Amino acid sequence: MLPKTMTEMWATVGSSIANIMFVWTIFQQYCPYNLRQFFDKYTSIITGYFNPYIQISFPEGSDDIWSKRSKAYATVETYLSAKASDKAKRLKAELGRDSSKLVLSMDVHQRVTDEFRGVKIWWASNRVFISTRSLYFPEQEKMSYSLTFHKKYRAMITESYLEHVMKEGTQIGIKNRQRKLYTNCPTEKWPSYKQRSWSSVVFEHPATFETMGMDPEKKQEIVDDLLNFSKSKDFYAKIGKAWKRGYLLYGPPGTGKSTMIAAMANLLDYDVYDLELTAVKDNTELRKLLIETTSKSMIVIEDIDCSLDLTGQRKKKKNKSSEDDDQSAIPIKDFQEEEKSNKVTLSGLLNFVDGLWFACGGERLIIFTTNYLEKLDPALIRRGRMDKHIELSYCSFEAFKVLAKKYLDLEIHQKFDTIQRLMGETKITPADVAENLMPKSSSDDADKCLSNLIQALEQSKEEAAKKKAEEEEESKKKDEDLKVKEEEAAKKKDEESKVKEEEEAKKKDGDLKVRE
Ligand SMILES: Nc1ncnc2c1ncn2[C@@H]1O[C@H](COP(=O)(O)OP(=O)(O)OP(=O)(O)O)[C@@H](O)[C@H]1O
Ligand SMILES: [Mg+2]
Repeated sequence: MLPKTMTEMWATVGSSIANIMFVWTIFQQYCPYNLRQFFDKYTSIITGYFNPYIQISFPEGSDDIWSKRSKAYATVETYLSAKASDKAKRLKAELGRDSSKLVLSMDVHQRVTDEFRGVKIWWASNRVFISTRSLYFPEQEKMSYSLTFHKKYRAMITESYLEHVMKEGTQIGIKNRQRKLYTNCPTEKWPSYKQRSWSSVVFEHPATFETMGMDPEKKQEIVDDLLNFSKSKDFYAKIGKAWKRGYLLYGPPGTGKSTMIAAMANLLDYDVYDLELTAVKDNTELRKLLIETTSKSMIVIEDIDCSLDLTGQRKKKKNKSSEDDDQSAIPIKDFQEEEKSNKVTLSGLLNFVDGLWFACGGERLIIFTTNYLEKLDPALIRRGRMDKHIELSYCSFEAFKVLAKKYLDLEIHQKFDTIQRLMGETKITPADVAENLMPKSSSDDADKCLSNLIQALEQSKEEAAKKKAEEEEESKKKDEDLKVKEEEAAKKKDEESKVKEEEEAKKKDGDLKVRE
């Protein structure tokens, strides 16, 4: 069939020329080395005159035989793997770099056609031979991807299409990669002479926002905030701010702070850097660790109130030791050792959070968790540093309903009313609710789990009442003790003033007698 329009005609011609070039490349590969060199030289001169098509190639590596795969090649490969999986006829399956899942890519001598803004682009995968500087390996076999397009689209392809390929390839790569959980805690295997850095394991936490038991509205607000942040690259650039956001998660133990961090990482496809501040030597090391983090990551400092002298507590301790030399004072030697081993300061941490070191680009979240919000220095958690403060608190009935749906697949049950009433009367953490909703044996059905929860709620109510009674008793006792002490002091004062009056009277009598 004849092509109808000029564009279609060019596409047909382009496709034919791309085919010829493709066959020519394969033919060249099977020629002896010298002949190939000869062909290479003259075919490029001849075709340069009349071929209106341009070819760009992405070789696997440079002429250095030890060189790694070029980043551009790897990104093109990822980009094409998405196109090739349903277009190419021969695919190559390899285990990913983290050996977690199979990655499909175009096999050698395969072709796929791509389209960008209505323009056809032909991609081909070739095997190329590169002459190296090595004496023993004068030639090296490498893979290469090449794209062919008409020269009238040169500007569009080189300026926009290639950027699109790199961007999309990177995105697909990030999505496909196995996410990691990094930690800076030195392990026993870590040699002492080696600079401390991040060590990683595969991050496979199953928590998601869907499985989190919390108020649905609050949950949605957090999810929207996170998604909005991840899409705001241009906005952050426009207002001249580093593309980062700080979250402060606070609340009692077992209310889901750590679980929420995992849910956040899963939502945004981020790596997690769990920063143990007490293991960081000084501010310089802190900066170094930050620079080593990758884009699309979250840096987490759990229990920040326990981390360092960020609340001014260590300073207080130190003053105490120099002021009074009592037994509780910490020996000076211990302090010197502490100072030597741990010198991350509040200002060092503030600089870290402020993003002075975020010049390396890429989106990052910084997350602090604490059980005691009031213990933290206000400078550390002010807006701009910790942009969003999220309180995770005791389980509400709404949160319970989410957990009941997830754990027991229940939306309604006659026991829900009792649970709602008890939840209004006492406090229970989502961790305790989750634990009670979990069947303990194969015979435990939903009804049994709800009964367990009711029992736990009643027990918690009793304990709270008992605690309250004890506290009241204690405060009453304290009041009584105080009253007794006050009465004794008043009595003592009375007696003393009486004695004093008697002595003065006696003295006066003595003086009178002497005068008489
Ligand atoms: N809101 C929640 N929804 C679902 N499960 C929860 C929730 N909160 C806690 N859990 C469950 O309770 C356990 C403990 O929760 P988590 O470790 O997140 O608490 P935390 O707030 O980080 O506590 P801590 O302050 O002691 O570190 C988790 O295994 C999780 O399954
Ligand atoms: Mg925690």
